[in-house]
Amino acid sequence: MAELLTPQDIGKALGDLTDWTLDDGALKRVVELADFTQAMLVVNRVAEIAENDNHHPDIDIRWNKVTFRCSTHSEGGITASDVSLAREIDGVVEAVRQA
Ligand SMILES: C[C@H](O)[C@H](O)[C@H]1CNC2=NC(N)=NC(=O)C2=N1
Repeated sequence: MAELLTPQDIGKALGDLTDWTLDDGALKRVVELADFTQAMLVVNRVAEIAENDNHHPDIDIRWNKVTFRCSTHSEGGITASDVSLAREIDGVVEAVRQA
């Protein structure tokens, strides 16, 4: 069973997750891409990672803007899995933007 991170742990993680904020018990990032196609590319790559890890972000897609929220639903808050997922999402966004 995953353990919830303490507020101190979360603050520390946000130190290098510079595009993420703490939002109602989740890590949140809003990503603006070039267009809908690029947004869906990011979402589908993240979906593949989430399936592999069996840990899924909440995703809101509005044309070229994608909002990711990472929290552990079973625990009702943020765990180490959410910090890892946020880092993975950052990697996908960077890769797609550079492609
Ligand atoms: C049954 C399955 O293991 C669970 O529903 C998994 C799937 N993905 C999940 N993702 C997230 N973010 N939190 C969960 O608690 C969670 N649980």
